[in-house]
Amino acid sequence: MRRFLLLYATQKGQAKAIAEEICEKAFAHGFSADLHCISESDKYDLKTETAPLVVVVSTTGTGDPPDTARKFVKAIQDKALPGDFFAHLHYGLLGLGDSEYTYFCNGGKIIDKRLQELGAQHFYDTGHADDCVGLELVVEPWIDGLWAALTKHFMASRGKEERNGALKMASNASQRMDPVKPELLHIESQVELLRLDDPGRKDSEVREQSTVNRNQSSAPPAESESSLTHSIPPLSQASLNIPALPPEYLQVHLQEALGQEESQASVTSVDPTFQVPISKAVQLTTDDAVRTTLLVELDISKTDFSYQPGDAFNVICPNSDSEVQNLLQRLQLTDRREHCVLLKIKADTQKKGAALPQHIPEGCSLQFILTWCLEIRAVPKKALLRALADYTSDGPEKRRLQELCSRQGAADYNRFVRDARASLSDLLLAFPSCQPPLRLLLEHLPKLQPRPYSCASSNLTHPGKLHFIFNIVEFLSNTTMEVLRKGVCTGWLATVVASILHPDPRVSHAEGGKAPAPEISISPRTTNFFHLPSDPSAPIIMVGPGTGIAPFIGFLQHREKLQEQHPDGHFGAMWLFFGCRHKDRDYLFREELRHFHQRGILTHLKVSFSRDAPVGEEEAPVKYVQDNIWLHSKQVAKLLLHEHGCIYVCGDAKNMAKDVNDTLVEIISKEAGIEKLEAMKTLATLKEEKRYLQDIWS
Ligand SMILES: Cc1cc2nc3c(=O)[nH]c(=O)nc-3n(C[C@H](O)[C@H](O)[C@H](O)COP(=O)(O)OP(=O)(O)OC[C@H]3O[C@@H](n4cnc5c(N)ncnc54)[C@H](O)[C@@H]3O)c2cc1C
Repeated sequence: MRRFLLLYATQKGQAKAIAEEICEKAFAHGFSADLHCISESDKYDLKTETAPLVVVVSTTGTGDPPDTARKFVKAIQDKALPGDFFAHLHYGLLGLGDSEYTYFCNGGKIIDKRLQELGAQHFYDTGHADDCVGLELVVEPWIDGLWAALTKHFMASRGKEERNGALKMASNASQRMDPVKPELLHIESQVELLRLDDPGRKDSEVREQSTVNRNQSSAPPAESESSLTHSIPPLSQASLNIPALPPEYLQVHLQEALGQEESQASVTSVDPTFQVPISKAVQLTTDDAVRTTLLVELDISKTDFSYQPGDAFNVICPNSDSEVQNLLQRLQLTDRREHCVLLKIKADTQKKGAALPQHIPEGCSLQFILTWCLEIRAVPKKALLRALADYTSDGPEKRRLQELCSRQGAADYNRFVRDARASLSDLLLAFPSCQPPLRLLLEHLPKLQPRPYSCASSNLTHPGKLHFIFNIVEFLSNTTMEVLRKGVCTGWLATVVASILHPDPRVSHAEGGKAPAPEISISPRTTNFFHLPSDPSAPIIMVGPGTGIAPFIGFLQHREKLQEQHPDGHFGAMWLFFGCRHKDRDYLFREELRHFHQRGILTHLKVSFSRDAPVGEEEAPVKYVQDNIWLHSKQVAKLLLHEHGCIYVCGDAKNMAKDVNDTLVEIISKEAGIEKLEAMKTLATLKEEKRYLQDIWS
């Protein structure tokens, strides 16, 4: 058997499960895998390893490799290692991550980069799997392609040995393996799949000629364009590689309601949760602004919740009630929505390591679970589509669901499901004959994630209070029909604070006083890092367009208080690069910023307006924050390179962070007179020293 070394670095078990799957499949493809956790360094030795290496690495925290990989990463990052330390090593790496986070797949990227620096060579292209859209989208084809890549590697090695041994001829030809591109492996792996396809063989994929003939009576009228529900040739005529049906593992029992109390606190969370009243809400933008930005003040005085400026915290939010009711109706469970959901692991399940979903608390009602625990808007992964197909009675509908989860239908899945951000409800609307059981939803829908928000106040100036600001997210969803949808959390928050923003005079009157303050649940985040420098004399630059200004309001309030407390203290300069669309519609915190500027707390205030036409001489001809930074290149470079200053970038646009980063590279290169590559290294060093901090969301 051809042996390879298989290492996994796992945090929550996903990388381990994938490595185990590779290990199991290896046998059927004529390989044997030595499987180890990357932390078990006594069981393998990369320095002397001659077999190919396959590594599966997940990502945790803010783009870190898992804890189990820490020792490994530290060892390979030893600067004393020579550049050819791993020159003998051929490897393939699969990184796991979530593109919702800034440092996507960074755990894998760190290891990949370092292995390359130490001379190791890819025998197979690196895969980056995205949990945000479904790991399996990359994991499955990556594993499929691995066998051909390994085969090619072993053949090349054997050829090399023969050439070296028998012929003993010096060859100028490159011995380097060409990394195999997964897409090029497609045909090879198909051939392999067919060759190995014997009736007794269990594989994650079955090649099946769909039993449905699209020309039969119930087929929809021919359309020339594909859509979520309709395919065109060649896909509509293709035989499909459909993933194996994910094994059932939950047994669900609905029990008559016991009348128990349920609260948001029942939502399982490792962090403590605090239910706090909303003491104030203000609309920061005018009614004609492109986006509505709201400020919310929470009263945390009666809790142990504490924060410092720059921290973010989680808001626990529910799904929209109407979407939950629609789903209940579709599941034909409206009359049992108050029933208590009891879950057990199916006795005869084929699922390895099956466990009860931790995000579904015990003994809660069905309605509660759909409202507070499951991300019902999540984009369905292929495994769910696969399972839905089996509960779809109409032939053409079933075939389309099979297509969307098949290898051949990958492009359609990306276009009509992933990129269109279709939800389960959208699919149920589009495929009316699909009638899934509740079990399927509980097995497949992910945890409803709390949404993080940055604190927009200082605990020094606002003791017992916490401010945050948010844009009400709105988008046109046209998966099934064109509807205006609001973000899960911001849409809900907007309704929660509506009674404060637009109080109904009749309510207050009738109750003879003020209406009770609405309450929300929040929890602290453990990964806060976006803090003011401990030395207040260090100058800082703050870059925050739109709601990205939130933490900087906290920074400025904090600094104002410190300056009051220490009038003779030495305080570094504070620069703010803020950006908005229109000066008169969405210039957030305009008065507050003017106040800080006038008092000399904010030493430099630079504002750009992306949608206003420049008027008058005094208007800077700039649209975006990075344009303004560029205009002040000299001061920015001086502050960062010679005055030991810090730069903070915060905001809701991935492009903004990249543009600001590119501008900083240009500035450092220009002002320090160095090559761009050197400038990038300088920026990387600033990051390492925690003097260049980014808090970016999208
Ligand atoms: C550390 C951190 C701090 C943050 N701080 C703040 C802050 O201070 N203020 C702030 O406003 N936000 C902040 N965010 C972002 C915030 O957490 C939320 O992501 C944001 O408010 C949107 O939440 P939501 O539930 O309303 O939107 P969701 O329902 O989660 O939607 C998320 C995004 O997907 C898009 N989308 C969803 N479905 C579709 C569809 N069918 N078609 C097209 N597009 C779709 C929406 O446009 C939206 O941008 C922060 C994020 C992080 C990670």
